[in-house]
Amino acid sequence: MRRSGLLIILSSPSGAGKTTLSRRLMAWDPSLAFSVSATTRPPRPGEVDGQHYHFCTREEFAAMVDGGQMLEHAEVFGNLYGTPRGPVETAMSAGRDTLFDVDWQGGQQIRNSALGQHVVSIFVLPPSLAELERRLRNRGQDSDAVIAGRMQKSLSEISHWAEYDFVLINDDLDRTEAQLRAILTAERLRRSRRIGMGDTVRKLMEERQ
Ligand SMILES: Nc1nc2c(ncn2[C@@H]2O[C@H](COP(=O)(O)OP(=O)(O)O)[C@@H](O)[C@H]2O)c(=O)[nH]1
Ligand SMILES: Nc1ncnc2c1ncn2[C@@H]1O[C@H](COP(=O)(O)OP(=O)(O)O)[C@@H](O)[C@H]1O
Repeated sequence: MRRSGLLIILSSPSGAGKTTLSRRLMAWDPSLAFSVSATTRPPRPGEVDGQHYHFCTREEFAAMVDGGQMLEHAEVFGNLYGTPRGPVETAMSAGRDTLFDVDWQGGQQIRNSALGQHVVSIFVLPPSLAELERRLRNRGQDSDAVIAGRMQKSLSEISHWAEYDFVLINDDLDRTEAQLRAILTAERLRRSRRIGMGDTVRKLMEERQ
């Protein structure tokens, strides 16, 4: 049955598990489109341009913003991040769901955009700040200074938790993934998103005539 595409927003303090959970969700449902953000942050080892991020210069980023090509954009940890509009609109018109890994500023802007009615927003908390720091260190991709900066920013990101539809505590990965799947399954079944349901019910009732 036809239904409108969802915009699934995942936010969390850095290191709580958004990237890991997004990858698991995409493996579970390959029909999900991942919104590849543009960023001026340098690539981490293993990150592929065009797959994890579109890595660009500040000038290239500004040109995309000026050209109206960004659905939202924000500065996070001193770097610019933004969501290219085109792929989101393509996925929406095909009835595909899109997954966004954006911070609270991105979440607010997408929620307040013309596409806001299609948003399902999920905030991921770490079980503790000590565990958050341990995860950032274990990831082994950021310097001590970068980790300290991210830990310092974690409280301001967490302070936006109540703006989200769902809040998960990512203690056990398997359990959090199962919770995400449950949210997606339920949200896809919402009556308001099932644009083909009117016709289906009409046909059902016509069987009696
Ligand atoms: N507003 C906005 N935030 C983004 C976007 N892409 C990534 N972010 C956020 O930027 C922050 C830093 O991301 P990143 O450098 O990949 O670090 P990580 O969160 O530790 O993996 C995270 O909070 C992301 O959710 C985007 O397109 N827009
Ligand atoms: N539930 C969890 N338990 C233990 N480690 C986790 C869990 N979730 C994520 N991690 C690990 O924590 C680190 C940070 O996760 P990541 O997905 O990169 O976070 P984010 O994208 O939010 O910055 C990674 O090394 C990841 O493997």
